[in-house]
Amino acid sequence: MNLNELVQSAKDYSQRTIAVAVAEDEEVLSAVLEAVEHGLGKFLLFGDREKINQLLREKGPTFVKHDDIKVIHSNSKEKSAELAVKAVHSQDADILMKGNLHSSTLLKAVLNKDYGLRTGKVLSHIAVFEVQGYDRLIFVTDAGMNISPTLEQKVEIVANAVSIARALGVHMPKVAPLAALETINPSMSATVDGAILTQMNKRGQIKDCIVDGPLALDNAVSLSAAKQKGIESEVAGEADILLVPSIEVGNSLYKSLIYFAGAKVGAVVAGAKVPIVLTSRSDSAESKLYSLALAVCCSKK
Ligand SMILES: CCCC(=O)SCCNC(=O)CCNC(=O)[C@H](O)C(C)(C)COP(=O)(O)OP(=O)(O)OC[C@H]1O[C@@H](n2cnc3c(N)ncnc32)[C@H](O)[C@@H]1OP(=O)(O)O
Repeated sequence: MNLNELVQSAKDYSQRTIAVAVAEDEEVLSAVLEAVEHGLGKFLLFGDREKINQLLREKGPTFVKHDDIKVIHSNSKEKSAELAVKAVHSQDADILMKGNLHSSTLLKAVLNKDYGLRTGKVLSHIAVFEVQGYDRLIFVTDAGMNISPTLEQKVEIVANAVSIARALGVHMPKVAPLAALETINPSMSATVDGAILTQMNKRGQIKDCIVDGPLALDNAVSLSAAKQKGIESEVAGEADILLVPSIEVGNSLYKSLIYFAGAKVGAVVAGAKVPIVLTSRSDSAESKLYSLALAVCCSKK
């Protein structure tokens, strides 16, 4: 499957309602309108009503009074995030989407104890990339939420990524815990965690996937690099999921794939009551549309 096919398959799902926090943004609204045209869902747009309507008018007068679009005014980005999260909490919406605000502002509302979207699980960010020359979609986690995950959190981050990969038809995803090298160096915690996760997988403590690590990025995605280093592994050269040790590694990998490799991306946060579309504010309308399609395909209704 590629990301355009993902948009096509999202059309087969029943219509979802998507609550967008701080919708006053050109790229966000372009993605929303494309999603409406593809029949992917109905939208509750939270934010500055005047700015949203102005942007909608510029895109086409029919969108201002479109049946599938409702604008709800709020005076600040924080309030907009709160109202969008509350709309999901009260089941008026099935998916939450980040608009023109910092990820941390939205995520703090998501984690709010009274009206947030916690489930008791770790919430984590999963980005799905289509990279030219790589024979499969590649999932990178966590580039956007967990700053420096512990081993226990990594176990849950892997489980979230596996559930997304399986929803996209990858039934036994291959997981590479990334590090700077493929052997254990006790001074590098990413190598130690990678080895423990591998053993936990072998003992059935991490299910529905094959984990093998630590692996450096070259060995995870290139069979010839792995052969060159004499690495025998079911995952080497064929990784579906790249588990990164920190948000800095993940975020840099995410942005390198886009800016240096021209990759296409869709991204969500999983582990909450509903999928949360969480892309970078600088990401294109196209990647926001892919993220919406991903959220639709992963949401339950
Ligand atoms: C990749 C493309 C998109 C981007 O570029 S995103 C840009 C980079 N990302 C970011 O800036 C967000 C990075 N993360 C953060 O800022 C913070 O971790 C985040 C998510 C806002 C949470 O911060 P705080 O509210 O300060 O969290 P805290 O550690 O004090 O914990 C408060 C309560 O929330 C819980 N919590 C925090 N992270 C969680 C998680 N991942 N899953 C489940 N629960 C989580 C935490 O356990 C705590 O709970 P309790 O109050 O003790 O019950």
